Amino acid sequence: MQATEPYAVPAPVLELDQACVAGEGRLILDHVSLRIEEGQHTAILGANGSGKSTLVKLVARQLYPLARDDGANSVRVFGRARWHVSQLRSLLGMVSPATQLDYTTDTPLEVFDAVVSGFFAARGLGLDHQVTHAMRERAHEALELMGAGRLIGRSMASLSTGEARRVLIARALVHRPRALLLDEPTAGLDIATRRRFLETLRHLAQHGTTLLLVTHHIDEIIPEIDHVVLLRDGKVMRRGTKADVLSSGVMSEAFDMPLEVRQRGEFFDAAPL
Ligand SMILES: Nc1ncnc2c1ncn2[C@@H]1O[C@H](COP(=O)(O)OP(=O)(O)OP(=O)(O)O)[C@@H](O)[C@H]1O
Repeated sequence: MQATEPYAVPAPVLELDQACVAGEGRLILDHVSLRIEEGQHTAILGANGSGKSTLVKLVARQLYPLARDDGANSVRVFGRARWHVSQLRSLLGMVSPATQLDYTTDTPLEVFDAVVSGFFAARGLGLDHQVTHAMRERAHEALELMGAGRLIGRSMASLSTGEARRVLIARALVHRPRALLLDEPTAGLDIATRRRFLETLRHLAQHGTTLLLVTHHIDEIIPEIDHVVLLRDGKVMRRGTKADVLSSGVMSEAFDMPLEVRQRGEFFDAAPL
């Protein structure tokens, strides 16, 4: 099947089957298996060094799993083991601190060009990029959705962390991807911007975008997310519903500290005991 053809059977957004990643002579991801269906909004949670960013890089094709003895593929995204990055981005939008760094240090890149160049998986527009009217409309739509329309005309390098984050999420959204992988998306956002951003994520989740949210903040798990994958030392320590995973006992073990997990309305938070 060609990547551009529609899928007859909905494949899971992500399937890992005994995936291993090695670094400096040890396993950073150690036989990780998980399956995330379309519409199954998921939080990937874990302490510093538990393997979250490595998992994101694996999904993004920024690094590759160790070959399995039986020759089987250990990573599939939308049912496929092989992807051209630009094709993958049209289905799975991604925002991570690494992308942010690329764009904010790469001058001069104007905000609208940064967003519309998402169609070409390029960092900006080149002479060979044919930008259509429909693409421009989609870029405007995505910027408005993220409350970042007023930033058009500014250079990426001049934006604050929160502003740049909004623009980069708009860029990831231009394709109207079926899923969005967000690695620590609220890092560096102030309290009000963070709250508005989480509301935007709720809106996206309610309107058909499957969210994969990588975080170490329990209080960022929006009500729409009910599937939690908990990593510890490169392994899946636990996965299940929020009720299963977000308990004081499980969280204390994952973060190596006695924690009390409390539910506040539809959100959870954790505090040291
Ligand atoms: N290229 C590498 N070579 C060797 N070890 C690595 C490499 N990349 C990451 N690690 C190690 O793998 C472990 C997992 O790292 P990773 O960045 O995935 O954790 P994380 O859960 O994202 O942490 P944080 O919350 O601090 O961002 C850490 O112990 C890290 O030091």
